Amino acid sequence: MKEGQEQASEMENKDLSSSDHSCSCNRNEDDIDDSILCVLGSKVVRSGLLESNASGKVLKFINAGGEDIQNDGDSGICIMHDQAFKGGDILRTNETILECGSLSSLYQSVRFGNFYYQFDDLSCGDYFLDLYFAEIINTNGPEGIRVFDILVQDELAVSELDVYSYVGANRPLKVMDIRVTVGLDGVLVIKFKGVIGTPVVSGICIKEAPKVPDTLLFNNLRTKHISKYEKKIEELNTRCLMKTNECYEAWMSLASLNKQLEKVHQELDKKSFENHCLVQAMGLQETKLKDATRKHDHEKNYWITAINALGNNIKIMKQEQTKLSCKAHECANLVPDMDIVISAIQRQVAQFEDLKQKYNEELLKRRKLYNQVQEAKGNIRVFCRCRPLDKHEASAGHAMVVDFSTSKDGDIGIVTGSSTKKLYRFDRVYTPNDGQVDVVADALPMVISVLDGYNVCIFAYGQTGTGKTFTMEGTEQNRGVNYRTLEALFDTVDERKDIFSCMISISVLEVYNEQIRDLLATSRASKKLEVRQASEGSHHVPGIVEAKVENISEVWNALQAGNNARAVGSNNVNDHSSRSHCMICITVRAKNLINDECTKSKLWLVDLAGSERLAKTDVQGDRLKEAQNINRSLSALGDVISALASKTTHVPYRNSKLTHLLQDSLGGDSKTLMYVQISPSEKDMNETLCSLNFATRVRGVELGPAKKQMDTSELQKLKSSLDKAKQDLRSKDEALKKLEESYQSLEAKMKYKDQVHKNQQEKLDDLAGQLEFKTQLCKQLEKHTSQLSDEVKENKYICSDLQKKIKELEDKRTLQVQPLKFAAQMQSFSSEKSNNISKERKTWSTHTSMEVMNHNPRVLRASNRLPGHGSDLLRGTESLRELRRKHDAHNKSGVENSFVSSSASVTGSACLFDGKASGARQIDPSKAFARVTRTAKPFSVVRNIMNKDQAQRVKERGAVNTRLWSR
Ligand SMILES: Nc1ncnc2c1ncn2[C@@H]1O[C@H](COP(=O)(O)OP(=O)(O)OP(=O)(O)O)[C@@H](O)[C@H]1O
Repeated sequence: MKEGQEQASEMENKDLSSSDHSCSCNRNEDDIDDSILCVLGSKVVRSGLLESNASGKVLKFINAGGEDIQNDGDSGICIMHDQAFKGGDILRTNETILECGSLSSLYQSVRFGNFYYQFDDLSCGDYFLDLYFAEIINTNGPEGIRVFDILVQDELAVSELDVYSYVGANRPLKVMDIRVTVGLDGVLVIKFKGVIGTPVVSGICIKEAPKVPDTLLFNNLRTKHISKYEKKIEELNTRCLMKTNECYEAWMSLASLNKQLEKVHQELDKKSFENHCLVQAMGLQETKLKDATRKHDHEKNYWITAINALGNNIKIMKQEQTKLSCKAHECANLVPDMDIVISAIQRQVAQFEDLKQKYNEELLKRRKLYNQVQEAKGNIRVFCRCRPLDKHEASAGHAMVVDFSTSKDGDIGIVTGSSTKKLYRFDRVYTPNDGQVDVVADALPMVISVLDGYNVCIFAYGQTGTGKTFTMEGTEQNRGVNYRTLEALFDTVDERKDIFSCMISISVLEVYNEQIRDLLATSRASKKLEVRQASEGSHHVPGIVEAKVENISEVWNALQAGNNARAVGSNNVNDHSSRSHCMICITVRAKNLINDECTKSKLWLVDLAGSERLAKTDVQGDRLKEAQNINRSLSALGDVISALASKTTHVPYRNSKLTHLLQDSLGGDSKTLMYVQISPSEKDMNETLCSLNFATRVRGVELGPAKKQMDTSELQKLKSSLDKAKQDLRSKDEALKKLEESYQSLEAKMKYKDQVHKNQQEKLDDLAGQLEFKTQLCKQLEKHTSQLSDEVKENKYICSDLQKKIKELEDKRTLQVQPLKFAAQMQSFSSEKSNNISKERKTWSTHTSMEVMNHNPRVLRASNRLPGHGSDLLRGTESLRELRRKHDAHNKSGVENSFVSSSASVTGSACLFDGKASGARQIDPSKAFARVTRTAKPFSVVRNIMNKDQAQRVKERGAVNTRLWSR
């Protein structure tokens, strides 16, 4: 027992000697924090290898990463080259290792990396292990860059050794007297395990450990350690009080910072909202700008199209104007020629007018002369024609009673007795030997008068069977007056076609029993035709067919058609005698192409019914009625002629249909030709005398000069056409006026269009200007947008900075809270300790203090730096102010996400202190709660993770300590 005490005191002395040596290195050994040591009795010494502490008890001394070192000193220590290692690398330095003692080369080489040493040839027993360190790699700090654990026989001997934090770079540090036990296998394993960075070691020394009774050793050590820890507790209590005060100040500062943070958050909120509004406004502006640009493009295209169209129109108009100008120039050039032509035409017109006048004069003269000739011949002329004796008469032996001896002079004698002869004078007497040509030849001049505009009436009068039809119609081989006169008429029309244009129409009708029948009517329905007087005084039969004929062939067809339709009866005098008046009316409409004189005249060709006496015929009933009507009409004809002869004012034209129809062609205004047909037979002598007497009476009528029948309808037409022309002129004047107005309107429109075009051009220019301005605006907006996005990025950056700052503050606060907790516990413990220190010392000192220290060994080290932390907080406040200044300077909003995350961080930090420091905290709980509910989840996860790590580490350390203390 005594021997053990001596050994313990010897060990203490040795420690003291080491301590003395440390003092020579200007370092106090007591200051060395041996909390890192997990093996009782081991210690940390700031000194190099001295021969004094490399005594003869050394079994193995390895120069880690180096060669053998031979020592010439008294100790005779032999340091071997590096061996028994597994893994790691060698690093050497030539720099001087300060205060390293006599064996500096030991520190100039190290093994570093992941390695361990294993010694297999040791005897079973206890040993002391000395480990030599020097930081030759990280010569400029900082602390904590290389922290590692040392495990001996897989048990933690040194925890989180940071060589630099103790001695700095290129200075020696040793951990000595680590008591180890080597088992029967003789193996000693020393493991180096990096916590931060890779471990290093310069030398390993294995020494024999003195055998001391365990009880004494432990008592001494316990006493020593208890007193040491009591001292430390007191010191820590003092420090704790200080730290509590500092924490309170820090807490107040933190509260102030929280307020500032709150404000910053509010500002961030505001800026975020403003930014959001700006982004929205920008989006709206962009949309509007796009719409405006699209609209402008559309309008631009529209106006470009309109302008192009207008340009084309202007080009076309210019071309037309050019053409018109050319034509105007041509016309202007032609004006002299035109003048010549016009003067020539005027001369010709004058000549033509002169000729026309002369022609008209000549024509008038000719007509006058012709009429004078006609009038000299008489306007009513009577030709007498006697047929030859027919077969029956000849066979019956009837004598001829007609004397033709002076027929050439127009005289004809009727032998009424053996010595008496009655003479008659006519314009012409045709003997039975005269043919149709002779008979027609004298009628032709009168017919030609029709073309001059005179009404002409040619009729054949006489007893039945005397040749009226033969004279008028003739036979197919021997055509009569009708055909030949019309043939001559068409010939004359053809001759005069250069002067006259004629339109000839023909109507064929008969008067039977005082009824007018249209022989050309296709319908056999009996339609009662009446004679009507037209407005111009002429008479006509409304509804009667007027067939237009252009040549003699058509005339013949019409005559044949009428002849076929004619009512034919028979009696005992002549089987083929007609009992109706056959009347052909030729209407001639002529126009003098020279003087535009128009005439409308009629030519009546009448084959009268027979004029035999009623007493001589044995007709009765209908035939009698026919005969009576025929005689009545012939009598009316006689009455008219008598009236005309006696020049009475009233001429009874209307007494019969025959005279009514012939009203225009009988009388002073017309020319009349009568063929009186007689029979040469003595049996017809009385009838012959009657006919001759009637003819003589007709011939005695003195008609006045024939009156030219002007075509009044034509005149009317002319009048109407004149009115129409006047109307046309008026309408044309109006149209011209309208044209002028439309021209003026067009001109005005053109001017207006020009003005519009000018306006459009100006508008287009304006729009182009606007477009340019908008483009500039767009560019500016884009620039502004990019600036805003830059600012947003900057705000993001600031927010992330803020987050970092908040996190740092949070970490610092966490670091501050832990010692506070510890101090509180320590305080309570101190009070209890004073009463019952002996009872609780063992358990409390072993578990609580070790737990706290093992829980976070660096906390204590960090606590040495706490005053500096206060300045860090101030610096944090300054940083926040700086950030605020930046925000104010930018006057821009941050990003909402950044705000949220930063808010979350701050909220998290607020939550961290919520439960423990509610008394010191001056944060609105509702806001804090809102933040917690908003962002508690991610933060709590982090915190949970941290707690887990810490718990695990505490658990591990607890296990180690338990093992250590149990051992
Ligand atoms: N100049 C003549 N030369 C030869 N034959 C004639 C001549 N005149 C009449 N005839 C003949 O006499 C006959 C009777 O003539 P037509 O029929 O012309 O007499 P009409 O007077 O017309 O009789 P109605 O009054 O009955 O019609 C016919 O056969 C006809 O050929």
